Amino acid sequence: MDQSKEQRILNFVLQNAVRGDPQSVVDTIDKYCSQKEWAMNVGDEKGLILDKILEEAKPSTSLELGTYCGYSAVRMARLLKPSARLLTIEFNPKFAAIAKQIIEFAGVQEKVKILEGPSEEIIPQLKKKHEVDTLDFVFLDHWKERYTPDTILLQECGLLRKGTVILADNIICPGAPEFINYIRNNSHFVCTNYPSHLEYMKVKDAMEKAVFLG
Ligand SMILES: O=C(NC/C=C/[C@H]1O[C@@H](Sc2ccncc2)[C@H](O)[C@@H]1O)c1cc([N+](=O)[O-])cc(O)c1O
Ligand SMILES: [Mg+2]
Repeated sequence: MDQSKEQRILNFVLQNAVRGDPQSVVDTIDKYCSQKEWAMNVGDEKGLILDKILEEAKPSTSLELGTYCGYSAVRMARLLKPSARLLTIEFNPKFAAIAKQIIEFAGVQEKVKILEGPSEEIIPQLKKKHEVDTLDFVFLDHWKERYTPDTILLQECGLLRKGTVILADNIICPGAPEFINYIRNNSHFVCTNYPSHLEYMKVKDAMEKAVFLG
């Protein structure tokens, strides 16, 4: 059976990155995806925006929607304090299996927990089943049409608190126009736009930060 692109990315990491070194895993994936095969990781340019906003937030509990191969999970986990946790939700079992191996190779598995299934099912389980009180940071990078319903669901489940930072990828490409319209017109959020480029391409993209006001 032919290998998938995601398996080729995993193999390239296993053969070229340094075990236990999350920065080398991030750099190795960026090298593969910029030189060999494009893939929908947040990438190095938008990754630096993610780094900065995450470091400012100093989150204890973070949530990512859309693990994919685990690139942004490793990228975020490398910046978290030892006691901090990152929960990341992935719908596709094949991607979740790849991500698990990449997260373990990077040595950040103590900080990262992959939750397999659709976000709309898992978000309502976060408080009771996964012992979450409220979320300090949320990274939206899954299906773009789920950004708005899942933001509403997070609020309905009491998972947002005054100051929770939500960061959304792909505001321009592929785009999340419905989310932008929702969040910028919602008086419970203060929004900031961060122009950038699509991962590994010259195409324009942007990220949007939305801070919940309670
Ligand atoms: O489509 C994009 N991302 C969708 C990501 C989807 C990821 O999240 C789950 S879906 C899920 C996960 C959790 N809960 C419900 C569904 C998929 O299995 C995939 O791992 C995308 C596309 C481009 N592009 O240029 O085409 C660039 C990007 O940066 C992108 O993020
Ligand atoms: Mg993305």
